[in-house]
Amino acid sequence: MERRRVKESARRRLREFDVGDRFSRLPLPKASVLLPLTVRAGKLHLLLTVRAMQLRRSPGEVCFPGGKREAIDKDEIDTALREAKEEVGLQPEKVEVVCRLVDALLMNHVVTPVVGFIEDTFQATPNPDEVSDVFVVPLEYFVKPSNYKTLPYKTSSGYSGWMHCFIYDDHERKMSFKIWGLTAHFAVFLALVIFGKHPTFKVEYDLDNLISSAETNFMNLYASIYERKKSNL
Ligand SMILES: CCCC(=O)SCCNC(=O)CCNC(=O)[C@H](O)C(C)(C)COP(=O)(O)OP(=O)(O)OC[C@H]1O[C@@H](n2cnc3c(N)ncnc32)[C@H](O)[C@@H]1OP(=O)(O)O
Ligand SMILES: [Mg+2]
Repeated sequence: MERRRVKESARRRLREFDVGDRFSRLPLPKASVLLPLTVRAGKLHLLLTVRAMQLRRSPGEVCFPGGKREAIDKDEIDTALREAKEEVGLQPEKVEVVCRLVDALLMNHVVTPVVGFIEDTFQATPNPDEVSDVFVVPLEYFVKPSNYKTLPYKTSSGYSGWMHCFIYDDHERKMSFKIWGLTAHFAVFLALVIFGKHPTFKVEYDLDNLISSAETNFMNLYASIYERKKSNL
């Protein structure tokens, strides 16, 4: 019963923030990630992966299941579900897709976060070519962390900013995970959407106008990169 209530309240909040295909036609290569929500001990948790060390990009980093769009994908949701199946053995029909949140930019790709509920009993089967580990984190950790810092960054095109960095100690498994950059950005936004409360650290949004400020941030970043690309042609 509690489980149903937790999911229903999250579902309602998420639907208010669904951007649908609003950003689908931006002329950049596409990638998608799945933000898989599951209820454990009455609380929402997010499932995350650790990238295999032999991958060319971001080896060993914490990431959501996801990847680049392929010609067979009909939309961003298809990409996220196909990649989640390839990487952690999640069957697409076992995911209740709820919404797409505001995109982000990474490595010249527009990355779409697709949010979906997965079964609470889901047992991942990581594909060792791409994923070395899978773990879950309580969603609340991304608004009330016990180990958090900000990290500065600068892209090769000269854009500079800062990013969130969480260290999550999984006491059961006696392991620590560093969750930062794009992955942390999506996890924080998801937690803000669902809990609707102020986090214990500074964020880049106007919390009274979360959706419009997230869209403005994205479009400003997109314009700064895309205008630069056009002027280099
Ligand atoms: C300014 C902020 C900077 C940051 O945020 S970095 C900080 C922390 N890191 C992060 O947050 C991770 C962010 N990255 C991502 O989420 C993902 O890279 C992103 C953008 C969704 C793209 O997804 P990827 O997983 O890189 O793409 P993908 O899954 O399509 O492919 C990954 C590589 O795997 C390869 N691959 C695919 N299927 C395979 C197979 N069956 N066997 C072996 N290799 C396979 C595929 O070719 C790709 O390799 P490559 O990258 O093209 O060299
Ligand atoms: Mg991937």
